[in-house]
Amino acid sequence: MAAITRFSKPLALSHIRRCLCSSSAAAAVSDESNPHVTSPFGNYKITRRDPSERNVQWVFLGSPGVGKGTYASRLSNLLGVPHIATGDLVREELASSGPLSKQLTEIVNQGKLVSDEIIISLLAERLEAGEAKGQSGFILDGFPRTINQAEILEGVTDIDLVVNLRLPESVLIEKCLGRRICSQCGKNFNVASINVKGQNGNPGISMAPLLPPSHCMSKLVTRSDDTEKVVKERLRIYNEKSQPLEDYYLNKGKLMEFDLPGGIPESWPKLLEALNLDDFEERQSAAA
Ligand SMILES: Nc1ncnc2c1ncn2[C@@H]1O[C@H](COP(=O)(O)OP(=O)(O)O)[C@@H](O)[C@H]1O
Repeated sequence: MAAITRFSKPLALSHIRRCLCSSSAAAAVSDESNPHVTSPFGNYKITRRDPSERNVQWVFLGSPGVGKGTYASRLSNLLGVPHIATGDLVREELASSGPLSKQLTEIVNQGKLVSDEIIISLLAERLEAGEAKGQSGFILDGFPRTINQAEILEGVTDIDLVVNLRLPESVLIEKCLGRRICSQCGKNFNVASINVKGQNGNPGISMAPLLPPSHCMSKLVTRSDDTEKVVKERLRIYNEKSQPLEDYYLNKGKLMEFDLPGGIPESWPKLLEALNLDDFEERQSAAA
């Protein structure tokens, strides 16, 4: 087990059980005293608990390609909470050829955002399934992506911390274009070798490729929305719709900005330090 210096208590979770989302943030506020106010999460009640009595509820923000999935997934292993990436939920829905799949394919392949109704219903379904398996707490990656989504989330549960990962835009494009997924095991890799020189007082950045083991090599696929045109559109939409979330959470005193200093070997220990966490297992294996 990894030793965690900051969160020593085993914690329980506030639940989000089912949802029928209203697209209006105004409707996000659940008002138990007024039965006429509709919650975006439908008829389900959310239990708000003191953070000391439940597991962590964190959000990861950051542009496409910044590495939210990588670091959120590592932290979820360390903290024992599920890593819930709404992009993965969307891709699972696409692959399922369910009723939404055709509509979603078009939206995703244009780099556009899926509607709040659909994304919140996918998220609520995932949280409900996790709850049935006894999961508690979460690290959200890719949600919220708009102020409306953030207000809806705020209306139903408490977020403890929002980590905003940052990289220069030129690196983000290269990283998205280098992304590969093993079609068999589902693991993510990156074939891009990044070497950006420091400019205008900003430090240079180097990232070694994250290459797959030989048995995954022939099974690598590229996400259909990782083409240069779609990546640029996703970055444009991120800057327009998601960047305002930084101020939103800053004003709530929940934002932690983190400029990635390089690839995983440089960034992971620094991120743990910033979060006041200790990856005991990793230190042990490094020392062995
Ligand atoms: N919270 C969300 N709101 C709307 N659409 C979303 C959301 N999360 C994911 N999506 C859809 O899924 C796609 C892939 O998401 P993701 O894997 O998070 O990509 P990215 O690499 O751009 O961060 C997005 O381009 C968008 O169409």
